[in-house]
Amino acid sequence: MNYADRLNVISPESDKLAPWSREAFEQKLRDKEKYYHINHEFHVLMNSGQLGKEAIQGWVANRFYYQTAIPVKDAAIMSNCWDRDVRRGWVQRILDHDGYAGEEGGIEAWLALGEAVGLEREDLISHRLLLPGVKFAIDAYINFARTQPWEIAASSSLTELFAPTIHQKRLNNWPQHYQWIDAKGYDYFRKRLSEARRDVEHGLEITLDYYTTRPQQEFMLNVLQFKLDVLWTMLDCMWMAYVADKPPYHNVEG
Ligand SMILES: O=C(O)c1cc(C(=O)O)c2c(n1)C(=O)C(=O)c1cc(C(=O)O)[nH]c1-2
Repeated sequence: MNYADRLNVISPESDKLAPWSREAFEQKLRDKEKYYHINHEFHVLMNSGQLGKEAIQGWVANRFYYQTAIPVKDAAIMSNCWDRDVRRGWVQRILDHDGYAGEEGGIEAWLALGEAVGLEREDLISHRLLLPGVKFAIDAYINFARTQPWEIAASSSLTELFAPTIHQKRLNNWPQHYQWIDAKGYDYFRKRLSEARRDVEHGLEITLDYYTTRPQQEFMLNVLQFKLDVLWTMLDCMWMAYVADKPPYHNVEG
């Protein structure tokens, strides 16, 4: 066994064990919440009003790469999927972010968040503030979606199980902590409350149908952990740059 491939690290006797019921399997997925990036120190500081303007701006600018990557990732999933009914549902995710006539979409809403925290649209679009480690983590997620069977890639979106809570907390806490942020910037978080719940319903249905044996179910827990690692690693990079004030090459002279 190649332990560098963490996806395949499952318990040795799992093929002799009965599969978890749908309910028990779903609960195992939900139990992963403790690893969600809501618990990362960067996020804890951000949500309790302890970050300065530069750190908030850094987070918004770095997360913009995630926002632009999500539709590319979803298009990669669809490019591997020959099931018309699934594509009809999944394509909505791309429209949510890219927008369509009459609905500007999530990327535009994130650009408005950028303006609300004092950044120019071009600061985000140029990715000039994007940290290399954040880019590496997000590119790993896109690459995962391109190379895995569509059901597995689809199931990796299920960190969204935990996303409505994180968006709601920002809506509750940021206006009081960061009064300098223009309230117009909060539309993105509001939009995601319902969109994430709908995504989760569809993603869960695919996941609970697809992973039916115990080894497959254990594999899926590793898939979810991979995605949690992507989100956590993004914040590790931002913590180094904006909290410890040690961005890449901070100690290199000239
Ligand atoms: O702000 C967040 O904490 C957060 C987390 C996640 C997530 O759990 O991946 C997503 C989002 N937001 C989000 O806005 C979003 O559109 C989204 C799509 C996906 C995905 O994996 O397909 N995750 C997330």
